[in-house]
Amino acid sequence: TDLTRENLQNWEELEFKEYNFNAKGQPVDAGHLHPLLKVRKQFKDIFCQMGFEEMPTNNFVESSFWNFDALFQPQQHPARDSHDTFFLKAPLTTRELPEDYVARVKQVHESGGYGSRGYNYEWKREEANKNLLRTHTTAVSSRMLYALAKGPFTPKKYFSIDRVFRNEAVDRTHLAEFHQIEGLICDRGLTLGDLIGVLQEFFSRLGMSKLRFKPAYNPYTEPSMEIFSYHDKIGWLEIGNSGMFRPEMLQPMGLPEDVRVIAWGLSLERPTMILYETENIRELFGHKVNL
Ligand SMILES: COC[C@@H]1[C@H](c2ccc(C#Cc3ccccc3)cc2)[C@@H]2CN(C(=O)Nc3ccc(OC4CC4)cc3)C[C@@H](O)[C@@H](O)CN12
Repeated sequence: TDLTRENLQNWEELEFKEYNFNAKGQPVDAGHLHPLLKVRKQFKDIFCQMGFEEMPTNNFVESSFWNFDALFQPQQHPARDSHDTFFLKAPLTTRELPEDYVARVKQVHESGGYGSRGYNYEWKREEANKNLLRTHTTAVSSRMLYALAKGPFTPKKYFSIDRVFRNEAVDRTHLAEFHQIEGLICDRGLTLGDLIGVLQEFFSRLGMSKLRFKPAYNPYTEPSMEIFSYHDKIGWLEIGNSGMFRPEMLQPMGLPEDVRVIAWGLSLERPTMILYETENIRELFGHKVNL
């Protein structure tokens, strides 16, 4: 029946079909999880399946002490100047640090110990007190390892996935902040072979099985390795960095001298861009591209 005016006037006489209450609604094509969050969940699931516990990363503001000094990163290191690091104006300095531990960190920077020669410079407390936006989640790892050293030693597997901040030039694939993913295992007698094995297990769960390792340098790990994986479309791809935390970092914390820590890190943005074939990182995160 076509809906003409007179038909609409006597609609009571019209035939209507039975109302089907079981009919499904029209699918609504709205609301999607952000790709970064989908990939973050993938990494979190892999860590949890491998028995890792998540570290508390809910502090973007950190002291230079935990972000650098505790990691045996010298105060004159270029990464510690304001061209690479966001220092805070307020609150300018950290409130309190564990004084006995600070004294051992000062000692190991200035004159070594535990078999190390140290850096032979005058370590300054004011430098360590400066607040900053953490440049890596390794600052959280150092807090967790220090806490582990305080109690009776038990082996631990920790991970973190959260934002870090670098005062660097931004371009198509780099922003002033990114999400760092970090894993660490703390146990007696761990070796570089254990690190290689864990990396192979971890990355194979992401479909990257053909790994290669290249010697590298980090101020807080020795030995260190860059990690590469063969990607069938891109070829050899750098997928992260890794190493064994130095004794100059672990011993001042008070960890037993046979305890070793193997650790590795990567970003969340790079794998997401590759998995979602994103050209410009701004499609993912940060300022929207001017469409
Ligand atoms: C300044 O930013 C450095 C960042 C970021 C990075 C590098 C090192 C660490 C670290 C560490 C570390 C080392 C020792 C002990 C503890 C932590 C963390 C993040 C990525 C690390 N990288 C990176 O993520 N690459 C990557 C990772 C996974 C991936 O998967 C795809 C599905 C196929 C693809 C690519 C390597 C490069 O992208 C590099 O050019 C950029 N790196």
